Amino acid sequence: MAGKVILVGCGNMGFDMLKGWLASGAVQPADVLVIEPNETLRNRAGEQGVRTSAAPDGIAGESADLVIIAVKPQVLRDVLPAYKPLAPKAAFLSIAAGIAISTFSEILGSDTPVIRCMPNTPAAIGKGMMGIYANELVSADILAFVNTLLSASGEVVVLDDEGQIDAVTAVSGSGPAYVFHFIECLEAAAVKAGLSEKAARLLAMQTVYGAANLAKESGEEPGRLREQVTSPNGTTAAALAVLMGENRLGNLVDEAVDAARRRSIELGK
Ligand SMILES: NC(=O)C1=CN([C@@H]2O[C@H](COP(=O)(O)OP(=O)(O)OC[C@H]3O[C@@H](n4cnc5c(N)ncnc54)[C@H](O)[C@@H]3O)[C@@H](O)[C@H]2O)C=CC1
Ligand SMILES: O=C(O)[C@@H]1CCC=N1
Repeated sequence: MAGKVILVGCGNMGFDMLKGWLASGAVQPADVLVIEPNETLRNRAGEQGVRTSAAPDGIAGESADLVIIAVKPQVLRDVLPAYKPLAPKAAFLSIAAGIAISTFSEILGSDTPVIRCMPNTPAAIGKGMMGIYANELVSADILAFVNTLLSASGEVVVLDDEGQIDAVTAVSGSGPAYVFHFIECLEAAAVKAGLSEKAARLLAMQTVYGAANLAKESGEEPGRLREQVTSPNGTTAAALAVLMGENRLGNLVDEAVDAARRRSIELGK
């Protein structure tokens, strides 16, 4: 099915996803209404050819198949009641970190089809990672439509337990920030090692880009790819002794993911 969509909140993530849907033709601009109070961001969305509004005035008169909630978790409970007139006819898809389906059911009614989705910012270039979980009220048609929309932004994994969303948030939702920080660190180390800032940036970025692509496209185990770089007693072995000694990086990543997962759970309370 091709459906009508209302996107509530068109900031970083909402806009990144909107661009993907429109570019892929998964939805036509005329079938999208964006509600965004920030004038600059609303105009940016409008330039994509979609209808826009600063507030949900007259929302009850809209016919929507899917209402996508892309506001910050902290404001979601205040924003959502205005959309109750659209439920349960429309399904609701939320990308808000930590906000449980039960919160949607409480505000919109227990008969509302709700899908939680955790995307990430590489969705802006069609290389996102989306984890989704749907309650039992979501029809197969809507699920197929959601899958088409989200696939325009990257890969989609369907979860069988809502609690897994907190783990997805901690791994792939927040994950791009970990990788960007690694690029920053590699770049800083490259400058310290004597390279120009320009060269350092390119080396760090292209290394992460190339390694991620090789890992995805070769089908090899990441550990096997690591071994292929590591000559016995060579330079990589010297570096890995620092990173892997006492599972240093492993422990750090584990601690970071656990902190994000716990924060995701906390946000939902
Ligand atoms: N940025 C990221 O990497 C990711 C963010 N998320 C989730 O996406 C959601 C949005 O995050 P960002 O895009 O980063 O935040 P953002 O602040 O860039 O976007 C939120 C937008 O909501 C708008 N807004 C505020 N009140 C509104 C209202 N009453 N009606 C309609 N729009 C309203 C704001 O003007 C803003 O443009 C959050 O819930 C976050 O947890 C999920 C995955 C990744
Ligand atoms: O930092 C956050 O809370 C959001 C959710 C995942 C990425 N950004």
